[in-house]
Amino acid sequence: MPRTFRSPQGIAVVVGLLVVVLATVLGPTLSGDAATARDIANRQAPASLAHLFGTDPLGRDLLARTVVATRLSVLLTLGAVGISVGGGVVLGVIAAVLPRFLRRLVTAFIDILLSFPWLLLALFFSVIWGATSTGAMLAIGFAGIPVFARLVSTLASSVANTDYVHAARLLGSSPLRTAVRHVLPNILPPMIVNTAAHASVTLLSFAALSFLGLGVQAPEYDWGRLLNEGSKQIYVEPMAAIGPGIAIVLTGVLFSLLGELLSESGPRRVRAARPAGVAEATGEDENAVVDVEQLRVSFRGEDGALIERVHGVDLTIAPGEVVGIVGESGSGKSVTAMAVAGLLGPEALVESERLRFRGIDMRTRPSAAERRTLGLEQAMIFQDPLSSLNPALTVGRQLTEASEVHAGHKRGAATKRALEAMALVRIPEPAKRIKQLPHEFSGGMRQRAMIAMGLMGSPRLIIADEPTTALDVTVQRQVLRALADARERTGAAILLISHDIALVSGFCDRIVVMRDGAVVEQLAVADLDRAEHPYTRGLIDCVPDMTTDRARPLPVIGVAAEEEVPV
Ligand SMILES: Nc1ncnc2c1ncn2[C@@H]1O[C@H](COP(=O)(O)OP(=O)(O)OP(=O)(O)O)[C@@H](O)[C@H]1O
Repeated sequence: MPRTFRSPQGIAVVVGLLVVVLATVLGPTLSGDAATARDIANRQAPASLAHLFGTDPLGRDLLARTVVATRLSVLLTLGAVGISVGGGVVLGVIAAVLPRFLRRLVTAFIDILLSFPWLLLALFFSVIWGATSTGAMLAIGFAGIPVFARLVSTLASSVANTDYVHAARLLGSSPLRTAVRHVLPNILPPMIVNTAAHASVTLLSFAALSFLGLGVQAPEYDWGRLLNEGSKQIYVEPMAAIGPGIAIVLTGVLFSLLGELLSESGPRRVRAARPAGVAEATGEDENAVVDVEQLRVSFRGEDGALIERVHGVDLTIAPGEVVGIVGESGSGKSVTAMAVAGLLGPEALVESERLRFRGIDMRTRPSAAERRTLGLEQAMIFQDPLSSLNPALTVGRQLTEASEVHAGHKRGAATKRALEAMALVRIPEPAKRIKQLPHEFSGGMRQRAMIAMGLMGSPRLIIADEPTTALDVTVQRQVLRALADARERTGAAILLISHDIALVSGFCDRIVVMRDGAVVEQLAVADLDRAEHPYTRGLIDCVPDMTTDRARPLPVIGVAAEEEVPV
């Protein structure tokens, strides 16, 4: 149980909610008879030990009726909140993923709806759906949709500017997919908090509608109707109105306090493995661009169980160093790099003893200043540049956007910088190319445009995940040349991910060999001939050279390695 729920306030809320749940589930069974039994001789009796809230004009016990009314009041509240939240999420997500023009239209529509007082909207809808309990639920539910739509679209816009959503977009994720997988899980905590608080307002609105005679109709009754009936005898028997009033106020306060407690116990996306109180490990390299110790990454499988995919990886990258991660498909190369860049979404559980980029602790949620630093100092180049670039924006616009958003450059200065960056990565005729759309670029040129995009900040680390896999050999060389130029110009370190040990050994200073989510060997490229691990040797043996016997089959890496040394 979260710490906040163990405080006196938390315990009071939990106990109060338990009482409400019990009254909702068991109320009609336990108090149903007392709530309907008429006792004309005792009509409109004042509060007494036998009838704590008194009796109504038919002599029915008002406490029992208040208990029985809990079910309808709570269920209607939950139904209306469900409609408000469901409708709000759909409308808010639509508003967030639509193209700019349509998004403005939908947002303006939400704004217009919001400008009407909420209760007025509820009254309007209740006229449409009629004065019944279902009509009231629909009316109050629909009237709450604009509130949640605005909340979702505002929260979504704030999350949409985070690096991992940018990265998801760069990875080619569709807006809807990005919204569902990356945006919604991250806005869930504030949504839950607001839902709880909204439940309180909804409950009061039901009471108001029923009190006005527009909500629940006889013979059904909720707290609002009991309040309405009680108010008629308030001068004779005040408890007839105060009793249901207490139920409404206490439950409303409980929902509000629940929202407050949930907001204080908000979950963190990434958690550190270090137990509380254990001192920081020594061996930390303060100058390192990347400093990772015992990185473990897990994902939930289909059955909901956590499956660890990266098992305790150590990785340090010095300033300006070029490190290659090699390994077969699924060995955890990309997941490791994404964790280093802090780009894994909430579906990943990232644990580590240390996970730092230039001294920034990536295990905790970065501050606004740290996010800006990360945006400027990290560059990501993915395998498929066509899906990493926005097809609807000119290459120039995408380059300048990075500079304007993160570095705060003016449009003119950003364009000048973009032209320089394009020239540096050897894109011919930058002045013409800057106005073109990505599909007008060749594959290699797109990849170089991605590198140029990284140069728009002040990169200290360029992560290139299989940047040349989709390209032919000549173009591969151009892209690697552009990466090398970028490093020379900026002094940035490079983390190159590839399954091709030949490519990595020709480009990097150091090689990290991964297999099945673990590092099996790390060595300088110069020492590659002295690789000890059979898996590394298997990878090297797979690279044919001029003397390779073409009649001999290539080694089967997995089998060879497993036979010799288990990992
Ligand atoms: N979002 C995710 N949810 C669940 N499992 C994932 C997710 N991302 C990666 N994995 C799993 O983690 C493991 C490592 O994946 P990773 O992408 O790092 O491999 P890789 O070595 O980069 O391979 P490739 O070269 O094919 O990209 C794989 O088994 C993959 O299925």
